[in-house]
Amino acid sequence: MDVIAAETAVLEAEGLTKHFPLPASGRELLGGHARVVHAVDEVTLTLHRGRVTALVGESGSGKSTVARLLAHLQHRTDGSVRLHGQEVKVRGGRKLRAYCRSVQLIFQDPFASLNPVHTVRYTLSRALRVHGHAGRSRAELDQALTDLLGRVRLTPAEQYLAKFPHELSGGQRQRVAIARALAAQPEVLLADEPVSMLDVSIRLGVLNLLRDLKEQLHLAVLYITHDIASARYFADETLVMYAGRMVEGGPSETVTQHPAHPYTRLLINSAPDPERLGTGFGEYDEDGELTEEEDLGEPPSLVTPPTGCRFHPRCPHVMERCSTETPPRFEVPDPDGAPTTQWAACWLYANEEASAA
Ligand SMILES: Nc1ncnc2c1ncn2[C@@H]1O[C@H](COP(=O)(O)OP(=O)(O)OP(=O)(O)O)[C@@H](O)[C@H]1O
Repeated sequence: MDVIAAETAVLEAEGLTKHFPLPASGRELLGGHARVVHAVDEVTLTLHRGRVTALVGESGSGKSTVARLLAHLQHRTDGSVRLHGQEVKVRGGRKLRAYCRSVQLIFQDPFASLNPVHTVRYTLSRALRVHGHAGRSRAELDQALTDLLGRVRLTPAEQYLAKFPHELSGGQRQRVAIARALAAQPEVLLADEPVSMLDVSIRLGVLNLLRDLKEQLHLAVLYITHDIASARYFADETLVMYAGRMVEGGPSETVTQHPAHPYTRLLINSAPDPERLGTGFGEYDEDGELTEEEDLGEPPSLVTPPTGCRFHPRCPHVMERCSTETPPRFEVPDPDGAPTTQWAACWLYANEEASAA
């Protein structure tokens, strides 16, 4: 079947790693041991044209850092990033600028990401000019602005162009932020929790908009969320992160309905109502956080992460090797023997793969 692999790979990351140095104490300086936060370790992923890939995990699991590394807002410690097979260097001059046009990031908080002193017209005109899509006349610029606002369904455009961010609703602001990203005519959208700060009632509209854009413009979308239920609804493929490492991946339907990794199972059981995975979204409290039914427990320290599998101290299926050896990705066999693209970085599947081989 491999529908996912049949799609064109646009953006690929391999072994992506980010360690943030911590201020060293005197003794550490003398001993030459600087401590680091292992925010992201050896993350490998591929984004495909016309597909949404969800990156799911608890707060602090490293999702936003992955997005920032892919957007080149932060330098990676290790690993490589390729756009259409071409490696993108950290200091890449013209090539890096072209990459940054192709790979656009949408932030969680549209209010913070839009300059409050600028109108929608100014914000979008500037983005069009920066990326060379403003046309050669006022009429062409106006047409480009109308097209952009039409794409994000803010119509008629004249009703929005003169507005400042504070005069728009949260959903309208996020649509303007999306329009600004589209002004670059990108191939990849990195959407970091794009709806988690919006009212529950308007989240679906914004997700549907992103899905339509993916279909109309054949965008590759990375959808970062802590709500695995919305990943099932919105994403073609789902990847799960735990404590800086990727632990499971595959078609969203399979990962959410037949989770393989013990952590993914815990994540699903901790969602407010597992039945909701069938219908859409989890419940949120006043702070926009998912309310949890089953306690997820404390994530481990990322300064001294557990050896072997990082989930092993909390895993109900822990085996001896889990605390010493980091599990690679193992294919998760389909119960009916059908071809599958689901994988789990878990020693539970080591034997099954060996016996399948
Ligand atoms: N600039 C930084 N310096 C030091 N540590 C950092 C820095 N940025 C992030 N971290 C740490 O890296 C880890 C991963 O953070 P990240 O923001 O990527 O997680 P996340 O999964 O996106 O969480 P959230 O959903 O809360 O945004 C966290 O432990 C965080 O404290």
